[in-house]
Amino acid sequence: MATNTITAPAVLSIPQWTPVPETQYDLDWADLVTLDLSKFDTLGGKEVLAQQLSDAVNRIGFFYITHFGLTQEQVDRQFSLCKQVFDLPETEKIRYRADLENGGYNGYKPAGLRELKPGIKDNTEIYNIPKFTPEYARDHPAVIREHWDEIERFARHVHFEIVRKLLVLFALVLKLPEDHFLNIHRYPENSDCHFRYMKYHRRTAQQNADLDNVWAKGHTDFGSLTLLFRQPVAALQVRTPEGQWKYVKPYPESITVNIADALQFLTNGFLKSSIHRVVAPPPDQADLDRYGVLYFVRPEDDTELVPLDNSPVLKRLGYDQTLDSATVGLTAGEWVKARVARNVSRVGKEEESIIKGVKARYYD
Ligand SMILES: O=C(O)CCC(=O)C(=O)O
Ligand SMILES: [Fe+2]
Repeated sequence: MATNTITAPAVLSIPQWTPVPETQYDLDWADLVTLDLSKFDTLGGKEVLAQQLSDAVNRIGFFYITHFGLTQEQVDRQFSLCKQVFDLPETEKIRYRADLENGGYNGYKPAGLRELKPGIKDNTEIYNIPKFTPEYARDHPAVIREHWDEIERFARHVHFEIVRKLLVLFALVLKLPEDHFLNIHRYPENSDCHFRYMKYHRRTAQQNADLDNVWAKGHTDFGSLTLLFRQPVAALQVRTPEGQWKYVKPYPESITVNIADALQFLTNGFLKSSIHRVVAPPPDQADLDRYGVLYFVRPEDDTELVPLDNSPVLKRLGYDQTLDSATVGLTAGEWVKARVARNVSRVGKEEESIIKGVKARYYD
């Protein structure tokens, strides 16, 4: 009789990332709803979560989730890998450069492509890993290839266990069939969903002063949702409907989620694509590089970005009309690629025409 041997996946050794301490500064934190995703599979739990979500989303478009089925250790491993990737020599990283100029962004984005203010470049490195399907196969640095299975398991968990639940909750908020958004976010189909490692290099006090402390101008994200794994350097701010900037607190064992453009287009503005920015960290974190692990959710490429006409909620509230016909004929794939391409070497403009007359705004 054959013996079944269960072998634990090899955990290849890499230097461990230790989260930095949180700031001691009492910052002006945003008051955001927290969804406990462990309720999702309990009797009546989805409905409770959907109610919590509807209270949150048409105001600010940012919320937290907890109990999402990944341990802190698994999350920290991704931060360790993130650091390993950016510790590689520039000559190695640049071999995997993304085709940003043509709206492609999978692979490496070096720091310094964009001028934030005359003479001051951005300080952000990015490494984007697309869906783990044959269509998106590409070469990666050895440290990623050697940990491929672990990264894939992590990213697929995010998509199938976390994003799936969130997309069901959004359908419930709009009183649509539960699978409405799942049907336009199918994993095997082509879409620009991707997993991201990110590093903001620390800046000098002089550079921060020259930048008025703004590292990434206020913007909206391009797809459906963005998930940010908790990282302790306080720098992310969300803009309230009243136009104030509030810090997003990095709560332990939480993920910060924000709504992005595609969901705003699909709901004719009922779901708000949240405006957020990244600023210089407080003085007790000023000497730290800021690492990030994120997952960007985007609709399938051929999804037309027209307002839904079958949501009783949108109907009741008058959001079912094509009040703004600007996005008619625009697909999610076109929108994302156009925004990426326009973003590469953007200089500090307030408003920018992206594609087919649809504009994006940037905020100080
Ligand atoms: O680094 C962050 O906290 C936010 C990043 C962000 O807004 C983005 O990459 O679109
Ligand atoms: Fe963003």
